[in-house]
Amino acid sequence: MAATRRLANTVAVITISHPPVNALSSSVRHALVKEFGEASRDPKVEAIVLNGSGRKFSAGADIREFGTSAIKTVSLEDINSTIEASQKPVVAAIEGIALGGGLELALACHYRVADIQAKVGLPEVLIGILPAAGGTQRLPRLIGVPAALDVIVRGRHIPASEALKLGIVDEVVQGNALDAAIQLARKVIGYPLNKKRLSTVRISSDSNLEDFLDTAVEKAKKQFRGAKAPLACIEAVRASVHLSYHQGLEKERQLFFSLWATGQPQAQQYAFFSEREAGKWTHSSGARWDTEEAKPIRTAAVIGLGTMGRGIVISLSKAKIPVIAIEQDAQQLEVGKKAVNSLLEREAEKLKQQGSVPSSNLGSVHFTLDFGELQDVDLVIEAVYENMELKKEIFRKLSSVCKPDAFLCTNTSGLNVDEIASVTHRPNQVIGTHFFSPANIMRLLEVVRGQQTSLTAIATAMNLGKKLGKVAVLVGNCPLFVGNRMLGPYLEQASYLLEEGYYPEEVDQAMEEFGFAMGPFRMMDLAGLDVGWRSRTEKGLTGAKVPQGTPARQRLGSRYSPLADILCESGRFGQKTGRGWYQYEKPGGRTGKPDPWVKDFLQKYRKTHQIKQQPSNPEQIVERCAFALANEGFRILEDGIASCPEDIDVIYNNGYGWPKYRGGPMYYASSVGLPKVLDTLEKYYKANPDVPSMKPAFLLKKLAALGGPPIKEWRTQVGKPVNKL
Ligand SMILES: CC(C)(COP(=O)(O)OP(=O)(O)OC[C@H]1O[C@@H](n2cnc3c(N)ncnc32)[C@H](O)[C@@H]1OP(=O)(O)O)[C@@H](O)C(=O)NCCC(=O)NCCSC(=O)CC(=O)CCCCCCCCCCCCC(=O)O
Ligand SMILES: NC(=O)C1=CN([C@@H]2O[C@H](COP(=O)(O)OP(=O)(O)OC[C@H]3O[C@@H](n4cnc5c(N)ncnc54)[C@H](O)[C@@H]3O)[C@@H](O)[C@H]2O)C=CC1
Repeated sequence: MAATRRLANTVAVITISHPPVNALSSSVRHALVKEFGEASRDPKVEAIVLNGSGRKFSAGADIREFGTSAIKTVSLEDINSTIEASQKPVVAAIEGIALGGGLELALACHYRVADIQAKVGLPEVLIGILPAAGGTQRLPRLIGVPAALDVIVRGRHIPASEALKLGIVDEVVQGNALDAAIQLARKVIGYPLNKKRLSTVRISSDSNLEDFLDTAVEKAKKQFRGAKAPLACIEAVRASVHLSYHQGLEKERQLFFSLWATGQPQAQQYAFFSEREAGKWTHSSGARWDTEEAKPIRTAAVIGLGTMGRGIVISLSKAKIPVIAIEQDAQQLEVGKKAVNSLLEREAEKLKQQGSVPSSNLGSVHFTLDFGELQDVDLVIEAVYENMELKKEIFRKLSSVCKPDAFLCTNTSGLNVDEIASVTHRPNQVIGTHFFSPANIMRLLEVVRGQQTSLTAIATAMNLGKKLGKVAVLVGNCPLFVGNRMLGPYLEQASYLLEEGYYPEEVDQAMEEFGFAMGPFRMMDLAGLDVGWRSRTEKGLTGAKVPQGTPARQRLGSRYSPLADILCESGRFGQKTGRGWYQYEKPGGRTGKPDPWVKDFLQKYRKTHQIKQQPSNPEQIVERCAFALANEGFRILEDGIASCPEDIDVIYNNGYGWPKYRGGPMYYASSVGLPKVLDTLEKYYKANPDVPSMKPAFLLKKLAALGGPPIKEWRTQVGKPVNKL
């Protein structure tokens, strides 16, 4: 049954029942019409309460129905209008979640009672649409335009206590929201309902409100770069000010259809389900997320409290896991301790504002220099410098100090996990946990399985990721894993574009207009150019190890761009030195301006090397950079390093600022059309045979030859995730 009805004295309780989240599928909507109709007609019923089974009100429309004929049967807004018009009072009993269409349904009720643990919100914007069952019209009429706009445009999940302050719910209870709702329903029998029917409320407009809405549009354009849904949300809320409720509804509906036509909702909904699929990992042995048991992690340790280590400590502490934090000497320990404590204070402040007690919601952190104190921890995460010898030294120590069943994780951003594991007595317990910076904020976690990593270790690391609120993606072990490996060809193309006549700000602008949070040069300046330089020096691509007579723009027979090396040789490491691809107001400054030095340097460089200049074409910038990324993604799939294109897209959406409304690099390639991607790469490679990264991947050719099947069908061509390297 999609909804059930029972009678509690004179109150009918209608319960939505569609596990796991009570999504309002077509069958639920049909059942609601039936049960609500019967309750309305039943003379024994004087009031109605609406709730959800499994202590969850509802997660809203069934997203899987979008794009199918099911969504068109029984409109949710028709149900909402019927509820609102009811002559008997209707109370929503909100437990767990009332999101999207779930909250819209509750807003149509005359009263709302929420459990203190519940969260409400209109998160449609996060899946590329707008609340389209009256939410953009009812919420502003209930809590005012500014507050409603904030809720709708940001799509956040609002805790019950805040919902009460905002006026979204009438009552918050500790304990049983259903009982409280039934009590309230009984109390209000016979009260007039007119003022409780939100569609009848009028919003008064003035010039301040208009200015507010105009400013919101400008802000959203900047903040959500290229995403259409936030702007549509603002337009729909604007309609609530100027139009009647019914005209506003019509506007909401039109905006929904125009959004659907952009393709952005489809990409964002693909991203939503891909994230959920990533948690359902499979292993070449046939083992899966639901066959392997994770070990509980009750205590953890972090080695190294630099940029990454401190963020990892905070993540663990926020998940209420007590942490031991270790540094190499007293001075570094003091620096790390200060940084961690200041971040913890911020977290505690946030918790206080939400009405929670920090001491019971944050795990303790103990600082020490003594590895001996690690003998009882369940899991250690190493985050020392990216240096193989140092990492081996640490893992030797950990192997001898930690209890035999402790898991040993490395946060390396690309070193060989098997080599690190080889120095321990327990390579099966060693695994890569690659966090992204800042580790307490970024949602992505690449979990790197080594050759000998046990299934329990995989299950435990994946489970820990979930507990930390991350999207964990299981990947294979190869230099730089998935995300950073794909960056190589992308940054290479960006550099070649500079050689061929573009400037950093032009390339960045094209990629930012495409939707990236940051173009490649801003990103390099932020990360520090010295990181890549050190690695290239170690590999002998630059510096003293380069053989005499090697052409400046060639290495090992392939094209090479020494531009970043030359910048580093001039001490330009990016933001940290105040100079990089851009100039900054001071070392550590954040605001980059185009630098005349860089312009002059590039012009001289092009002249010296007699490089043919390309005519300006921003489309070409995007194609070369984005297709280079996707092509490496296809190779990663061929190599068995990622198990499906969806995983690669989850990595790019959550770790590299790829615009979610374009789904991810693999989804993008699929939506552009694989034959077109192949053709572009083939042409480029034919003209530039010295750029092997642009040679079309075998898997791309295979899929293009099949006519470019939908992305969900690629898995069958990819095969099992076996590391073939
Ligand atoms: C709810 C959550 C917070 C739960 O989180 P958590 O506990 O972590 O569990 P998850 O793993 O995330 O989820 C468990 C499980 O549930 C699935 N799921 C979750 N939510 C939904 C959902 N809304 N629909 C379907 N399935 C859902 C999830 O995928 C998992 O299953 P699995 O994948 O099999 O493992 C969290 O899940 C969450 O945040 N969910 C999303 C909440 C959300 O975004 N809600 C808004 C939904 S959209 C909405 O309500 C729209 C409306 O306002 C009404 C629209 C009316 C439209 C009118 C227009 C009519 C015309 C349409 C025509 C269409 C165009 C055309 O076809 O031509
Ligand atoms: N910075 C970044 O954006 C990212 C870095 N990583 C990886 O994370 C690891 C750490 O990187 P960062 O935090 O950036 O480095 P960092 O240089 O900021 O910090 C490293 C810390 O390790 C400490 N350390 C060194 N030797 C130690 C020892 N023997 N015992 C205890 N502590 C020791 C140092 O004192 C320093 O505080 C590296 O492997 C890096 O590749 C991964 C993802 C992103």
